[in-house]
Amino acid sequence: MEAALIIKNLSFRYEEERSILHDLHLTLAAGERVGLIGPNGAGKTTLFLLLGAILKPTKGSVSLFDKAVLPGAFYPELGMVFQNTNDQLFCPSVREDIAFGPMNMGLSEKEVARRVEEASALTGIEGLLDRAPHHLSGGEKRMAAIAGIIAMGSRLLLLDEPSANLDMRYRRRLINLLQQRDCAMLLASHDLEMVLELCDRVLLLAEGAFQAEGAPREVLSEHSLLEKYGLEVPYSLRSCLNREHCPRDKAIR
Ligand SMILES: Nc1ncnc2c1ncn2[C@@H]1O[C@H](COP(=O)(O)OP(=O)(O)OP(=O)(O)O)[C@@H](O)[C@H]1O
Repeated sequence: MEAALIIKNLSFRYEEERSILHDLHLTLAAGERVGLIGPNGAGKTTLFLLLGAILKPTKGSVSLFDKAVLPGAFYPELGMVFQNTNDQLFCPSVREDIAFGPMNMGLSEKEVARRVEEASALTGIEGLLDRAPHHLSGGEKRMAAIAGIIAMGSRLLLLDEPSANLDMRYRRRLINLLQQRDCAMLLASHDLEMVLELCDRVLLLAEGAFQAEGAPREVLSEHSLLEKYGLEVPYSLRSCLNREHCPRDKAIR
């Protein structure tokens, strides 16, 4: 099966800082959806910046669809949604921001316009296309950033906290939208319910290494493991699998 992403022996430290990631190995199959969970400061965003060739590994290699990732290069197969959308939206209008990726792929004006229409309809932001990105709300900015990567048609999405700032309606739209796409994705999130709903596999990153890996229902049910790393079993798993830690049951007792 074709691999969307292969990470080998990947290590990283920021200059003069302690090591953040040590010797990571990971393969993502084409179309596979993997959740990346871990406490604050575990290195999830750092890992994404390495995969997006924004940072250079201290050691090891990354390849996307059998091509080595080199720092500074543009990989349209890779669509990244940054945790801080202000790092991503920089054009005078939302329309231009969504068009930026497809234009850099050398597509015709007509095709770029078609993709902008399609991506804005899928994300529900058709009414925002002529607005200035820096005047949007946090949730609107998030959906505009997601529309930008949808418009590129990337085969691998790196989503860093994509549901942050979204209200229930936009969050549901995002989950449905991602569920319908057949691209591979690595989804870093503290929204464990979303990880549970969307992902085929989950990885727990902490202390610079993957501490657990497996089916979302299994990893996310492990109360002691999650507690050790500052996480909680998601509510939807507590009531059926682990009644001892169910807040609803505690309230009744
Ligand atoms: N430019 C930098 N220079 C030095 N240290 C940094 C830099 N950027 C991040 N760090 C440190 O690297 C560690 C990993 O940060 P990172 O943002 O990758 O974590 P994260 O898992 O994404 O956290 P969160 O869940 O809070 O988003 C943290 O200790 C952070 O303080």
